Amino acid sequence: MKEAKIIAICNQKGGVGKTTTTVNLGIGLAKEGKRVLVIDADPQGDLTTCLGWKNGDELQTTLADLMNKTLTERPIGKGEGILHHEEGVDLLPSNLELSAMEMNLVNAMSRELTLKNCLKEIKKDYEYILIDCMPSLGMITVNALAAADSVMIPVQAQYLPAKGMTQLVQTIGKVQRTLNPDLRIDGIVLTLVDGRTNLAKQTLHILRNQYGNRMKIYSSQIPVAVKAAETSFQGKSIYAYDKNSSVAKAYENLTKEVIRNGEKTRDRLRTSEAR
Ligand SMILES: Nc1ncnc2c1ncn2[C@@H]1O[C@H](COP(=O)(O)OP(=O)(O)OP(=O)(O)O)[C@@H](O)[C@H]1O
Repeated sequence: MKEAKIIAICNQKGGVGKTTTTVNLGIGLAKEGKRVLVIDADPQGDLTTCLGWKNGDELQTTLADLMNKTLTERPIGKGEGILHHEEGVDLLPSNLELSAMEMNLVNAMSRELTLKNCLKEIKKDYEYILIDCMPSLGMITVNALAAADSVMIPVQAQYLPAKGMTQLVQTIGKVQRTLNPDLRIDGIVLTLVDGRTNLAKQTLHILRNQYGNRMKIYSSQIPVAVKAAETSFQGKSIYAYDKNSSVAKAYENLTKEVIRNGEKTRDRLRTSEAR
């Protein structure tokens, strides 16, 4: 069976919609019949909370436990630590223990490849794995980039966040050169787009000028809407909360673009292998 495509949803800037995108893209893919695992790679555990597990401290097993097992070369049981959400996605949750884990990694061998090794068996059970990264470019995020096939970068539709991407693009470049030469930047997703202003157009212009020749900018844009903010407390996706909202439509479109994008990449790979 084919292994999962692993997408790291990453931006070191906080509050740009990484978690919201992970939830709604993940559940969007599951609604399209895909087998999906979402991984909370943030010790704040926002993804875990957003999917309804509100008491992070009470979790029996988290991502940190599985990474610790990998570090100490202990086996991970099939399905160990994985939670099942009623809308069809699986979740590998996190809580503050992931911060301690990040400290443990500092002196470990193959420290940047711990998550990649941890997912070696797990990824056989899924078609897509989405990793919700924390707002920093520390060791856990580098682990996510080293494990991923591609990166999706949510960018808030404003001038400064778009400018702040330089450091992220440099880090991705370093990971490509040293740890994961196959890592692709699948694209930028504009989030928190306020249709009443010109900011989205201006931001798009900046992003196209700076990065347009190096990476895709998804045509689906995520509008800013109170409904999206409200879902964070509900433990469900925007589709279950308000399926007719503009945000639900936008995430549905993004999901379709991601699937199409994956198919195009596969076709390109097949063609180049056949040559
Ligand atoms: N489209 C949207 N419209 C309105 N509010 C949104 C939208 N998307 C996300 N939000 C809200 O903005 C806040 C930040 O979103 P989110 O947690 O997804 O960002 P993040 O990049 O994961 O943040 P962090 O870096 O802190 O992990 C949350 O309160 C969320 O509910």
